[in-house]
Amino acid sequence: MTLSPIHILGKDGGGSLKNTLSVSSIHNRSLGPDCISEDMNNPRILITGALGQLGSGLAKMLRAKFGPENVIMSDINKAPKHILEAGPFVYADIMDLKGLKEIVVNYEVDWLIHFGALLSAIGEANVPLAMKINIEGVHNILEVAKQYNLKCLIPSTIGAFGPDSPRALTPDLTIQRPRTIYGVSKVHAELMGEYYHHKYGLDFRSLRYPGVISADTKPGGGTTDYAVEIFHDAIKTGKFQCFLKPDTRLPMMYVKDTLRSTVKFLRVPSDQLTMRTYNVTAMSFTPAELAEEVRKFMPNLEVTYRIDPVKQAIADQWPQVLDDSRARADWGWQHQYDLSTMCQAMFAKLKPDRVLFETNYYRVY
Ligand SMILES: NC(=O)c1ccc[n+]([C@@H]2O[C@H](COP(=O)([O-])OP(=O)(O)OC[C@H]3O[C@@H](n4cnc5c(N)ncnc54)[C@H](O)[C@@H]3O)[C@@H](O)[C@H]2O)c1
Ligand SMILES: C[C@@H](O)[C@H](N)C(=O)O
Repeated sequence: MTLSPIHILGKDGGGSLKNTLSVSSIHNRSLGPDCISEDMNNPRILITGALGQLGSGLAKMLRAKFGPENVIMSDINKAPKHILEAGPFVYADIMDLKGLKEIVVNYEVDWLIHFGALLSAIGEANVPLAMKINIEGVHNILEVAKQYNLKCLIPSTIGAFGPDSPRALTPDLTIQRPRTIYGVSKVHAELMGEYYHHKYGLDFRSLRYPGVISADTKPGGGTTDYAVEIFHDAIKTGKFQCFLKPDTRLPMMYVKDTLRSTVKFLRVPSDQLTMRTYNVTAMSFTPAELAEEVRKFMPNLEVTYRIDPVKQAIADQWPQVLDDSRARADWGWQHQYDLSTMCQAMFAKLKPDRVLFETNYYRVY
């Protein structure tokens, strides 16, 4: 049988040899010399919504483990050159069930990591679209995963809790009555995934992430975005206007921890999991506490507060501190970054001249 090449690079229409992956080469699941061999299942992995805040970092981590050609990034947006050059990238709209099936079949996908979503603030601004993407889209993902027997990860969020949930040390199993479309859609995803697990044996997994802080990729319209914006604004202008009140405490995580938790969770044998949806977290802080930490690197940072009522109302319904003890007990989750080391890591990436590494501590010039 002759197998036609799948052109990965679309931008210049060229599809150079470097960026062209033939189906036959995809079928050859050899790992590069630096890759750890996962003999049990050297999986081929599809990531939807991979151009968002979390996707490219996860692809990088998974490619280091399983080989670049075994991790297929996808999105509805055009990918920048460095993404196209790093490994397979394809167009995939999660609303297109047939298109998803084609990718899964053509690339022999084993794991489906579903990152395509609308986040909390942007979801409130466009409820019909959020329902489409976060609810109908999830139905497509679960159907494909069931039909092709894929391991399927759909992340959830602290936004899956609501005003009736305990806010201090929110446990995995508690009241969940969120009042945002984002939260409602995430509870729906958790329950649908667990239903498919119990009814059809689908290996569904979900992690409830807190707000994620990253330097490389910007957040996509969430309530916790302020904790990323502060670094960019501080470096660019020396000023930061925060859309949440100074004492709004929320659970947070540095992106490296988020990605590590995801990879670790995906690799846990199914029978070791006592639940299908776990809380994971690393730290909790308020805007005032974050500003104080950022000032250790930029002492003259000016912070003002101009409250966004929609985002503040969302934050006021979310957990302040998440209890992730079950993830720690069941599959050994441990975070590495706290508020201080997260700030060091952010400045080291965004403005290395602000941090001087000297035998284990950082200092401001
Ligand atoms: N970033 C966080 O702080 C955070 C926290 C908790 C949970 N999560 C969850 O993690 C997942 C990934 O989040 P993220 O921060 O990378 O999101 P993001 O908003 O940065 O990226 C989402 C991506 O989905 C894509 N997308 C939108 N519509 C699509 C469609 N129809 N088909 C395919 N792709 C589409 C977008 O182009 C975008 O690249 C989401 O499920 C999110 O709810 C994120
Ligand atoms: C918390 C999380 O789901 C996302 N960062 C949001 O604020 O919407």
